[in-house]
Amino acid sequence: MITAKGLYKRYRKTVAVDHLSFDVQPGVVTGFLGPNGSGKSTTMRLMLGLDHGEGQTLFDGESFTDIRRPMNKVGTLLEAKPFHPTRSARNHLRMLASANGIGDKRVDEVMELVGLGTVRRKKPKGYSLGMAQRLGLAQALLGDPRILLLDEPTNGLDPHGIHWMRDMLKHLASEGRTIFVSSHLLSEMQLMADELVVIGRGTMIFNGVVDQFVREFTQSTVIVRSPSADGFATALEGAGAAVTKGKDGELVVSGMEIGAVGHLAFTENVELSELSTRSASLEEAFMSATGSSEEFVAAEPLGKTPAAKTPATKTGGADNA
Ligand SMILES: Nc1ncnc2c1ncn2[C@@H]1O[C@H](COP(=O)(O)OP(=O)(O)OP(=O)(O)O)[C@@H](O)[C@H]1O
Repeated sequence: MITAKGLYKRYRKTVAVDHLSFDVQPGVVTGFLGPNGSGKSTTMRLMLGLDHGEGQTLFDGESFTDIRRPMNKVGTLLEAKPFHPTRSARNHLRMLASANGIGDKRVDEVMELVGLGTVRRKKPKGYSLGMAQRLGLAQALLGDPRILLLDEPTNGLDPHGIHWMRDMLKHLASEGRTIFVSSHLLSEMQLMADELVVIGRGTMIFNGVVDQFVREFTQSTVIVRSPSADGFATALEGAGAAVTKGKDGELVVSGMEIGAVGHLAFTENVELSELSTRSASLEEAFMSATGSSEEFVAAEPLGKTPAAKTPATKTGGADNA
């Protein structure tokens, strides 16, 4: 388990991380999300004591700098490529392994595990970004740690690689490990993460389970198909719902629960061929939650009016003190 308390970092006038506190539970994948420049990398560096700042992070009760053999407890993958330019990938890992009391057998094991077994004698400088990410994960796994802290591990991976990384992290979490992972790929995060820490401008926006985040920051809609769609749309609006026409004439209903829509169809004697709920995506929730905390806001494309944005003030779950 990771417990972060009161993390704070200022660069001259910029407060990069503003008193962040959160817990990361074992046995699940916890995603770390935030717009560009919101402070994710700075938070991760603070957690590992790589940046000077305030606050405390405990990894299963110990701060990173107090752990005697950190690789055996906390595996890390940060954005920069930390590889020796001329050593082979295998020798790079062997060197790290021997400094941490880890045998060569484990080096070959992790290289196989991340799919680099056949290129282990190549130099990392000849690796693609995706291969370098795999090597970074191999390095993080070297000491078989119970905790993993990964900054953008899917960066540079192709769709197969992303799929592989997702399965790998879910598998590692299922073994009871604590996995804290940042990513820009929201659709990927929706498939991979069970819990989320979402920040904007260095402050906490949400800490809790993914479904709760999507529910809190978006509205799910009810989809209706009916041979009498037009008449039923009028009845729905009369009952206070907002109705738009979707593709193939479906009615997209918001502001009314699915049960109430079904009941109205029954009382109006309207035949329905579909009645279902459509949940919003993590991306929609992220846009709604972080809209007002984006640091870099581009102009809207010509002909588009800016969408209304929900103020990002809600938090759910863990303390935010
Ligand atoms: N070395 C630095 N000197 C000055 N300001 C910095 C430095 N590093 C980060 N910052 C600022 O701190 C804030 C947080 O940056 P950080 O890189 O932690 O965000 P991030 O969420 O990881 O961004 P991204 O998603 O774009 O990687 C930003 O405003 C950034 O400009």
